[in-house]
Amino acid sequence: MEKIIVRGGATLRGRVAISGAKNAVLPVIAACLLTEEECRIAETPNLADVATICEVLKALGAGVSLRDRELIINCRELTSHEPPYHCVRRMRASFLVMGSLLARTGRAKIAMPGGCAIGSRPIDLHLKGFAALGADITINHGVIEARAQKLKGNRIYLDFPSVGATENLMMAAAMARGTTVIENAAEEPEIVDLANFINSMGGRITGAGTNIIKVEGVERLRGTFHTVIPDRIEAGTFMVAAAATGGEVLVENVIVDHLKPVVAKLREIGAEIKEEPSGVRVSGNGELRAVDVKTLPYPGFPTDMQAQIMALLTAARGTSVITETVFENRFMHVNELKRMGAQITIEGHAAVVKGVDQLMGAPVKATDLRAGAALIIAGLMAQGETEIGCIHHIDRGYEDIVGKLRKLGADIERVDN
Ligand SMILES: CC(=O)N[C@H]1[C@@H](OP(=O)(O)OP(=O)(O)OC[C@H]2O[C@@H](n3ccc(=O)[nH]c3=O)[C@H](O)[C@@H]2O)O[C@H](CO)[C@@H](O)[C@@H]1O
Ligand SMILES: C=C(OP(=O)(O)O)C(=O)O
Repeated sequence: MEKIIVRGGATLRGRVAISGAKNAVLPVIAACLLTEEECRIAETPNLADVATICEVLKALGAGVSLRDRELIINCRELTSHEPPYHCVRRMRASFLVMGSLLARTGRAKIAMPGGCAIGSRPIDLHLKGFAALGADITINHGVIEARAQKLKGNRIYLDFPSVGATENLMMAAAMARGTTVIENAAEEPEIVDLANFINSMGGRITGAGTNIIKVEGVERLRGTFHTVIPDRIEAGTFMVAAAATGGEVLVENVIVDHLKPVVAKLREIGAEIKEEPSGVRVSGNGELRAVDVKTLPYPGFPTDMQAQIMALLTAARGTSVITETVFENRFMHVNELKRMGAQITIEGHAAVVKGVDQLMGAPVKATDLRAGAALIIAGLMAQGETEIGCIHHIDRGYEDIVGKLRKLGADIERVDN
């Protein structure tokens, strides 16, 4: 079993380059199913989740190869409309192929993605949307089957601005007959990246990045070349790590606009943040102030940064209240942080964090991806050694986090025992 060992106390200094965004590249890869022509995707991050979605595409008949971070995908002939269950179980984002498969082949059969450590995560909004586009949906023995001769554009109102549902419906509508309007759509930068990708294939999507997205269906889409946007969550994680150690780090390859709520909170906590031509410089002077944080859909504070900011606030002066409004149960990291001496109580959807003088290293477990990142940050701040297990969660979404932190001066290693 591999583990990450962090010995706390080092101050992070230097520069770190952020990789392409996991949550942008996954839907973009799924959208390659929309065309018979070759698509090339630059700045593909080396992540377990990327390997999983590529495995899904290969199982459907696609040719997939990787050369110097450029992914080359060819979906000329599709031989299946059923992504393998072991992939869907491993990664919920496998469900993102439903919209493009339905659009391209008129048929998709996918096992229901279950709940996970951050909550039940239903897919009702995806399914209601597909039905509104004319798909016939049946669910048997936990397997969803969708069929449609030809999808037909419609007006769809999402009860919640779901990122995945917005993406799946954009892909389904891209080749539907007529116009689809998605209201109360998610506004995340990854939605904009997907719209840009589909438009570069010849799609006609407007309004991405606002809460009303209009998709005019086209007859066919062609191959394209696309560069994935930088990962705002990886960037935010390194910014928090810099502040947590009282260090100074230049985070390169970022779009600072995508990080506004994180920058605002870090400044409130006491970090100094400067935009520079090549990135964003974060300096911490070691003094951290308690703040309240509430997660919200974009442009609000991202739920994917909630665990990391909590780790930082465990050592702030005063009491912080962190409210999670996006997922029903995303506080699994609280018990692990408590093992390290953090003082946190959960009250409904809020975690009340009373800052302590010093965290202590301890054996802990990454319960999910961002929980794992939070434990690394806590380990950097703690006195002594922190041993983090279940690091396969971290590999899903952070490219070489150990190597990147080591270059910044962290005392961290990956061990296999
Ligand atoms: C691969 C990817 O991009 N993952 C991101 C995506 O996940 P994902 O696309 O799964 O997140 P959603 O935006 O869909 O989920 C937000 C909320 O809506 C609920 N919901 C969603 C769909 C649905 O049909 N019914 C329903 O009730 C969910 O349970 C959750 O409470 O956005 C989340 C919210 O920013 C991020 O945390 C994830 O990192
Ligand atoms: C929750 C996340 O990802 P996923 O939706 O793939 O589980 C995440 O990136 O923090």
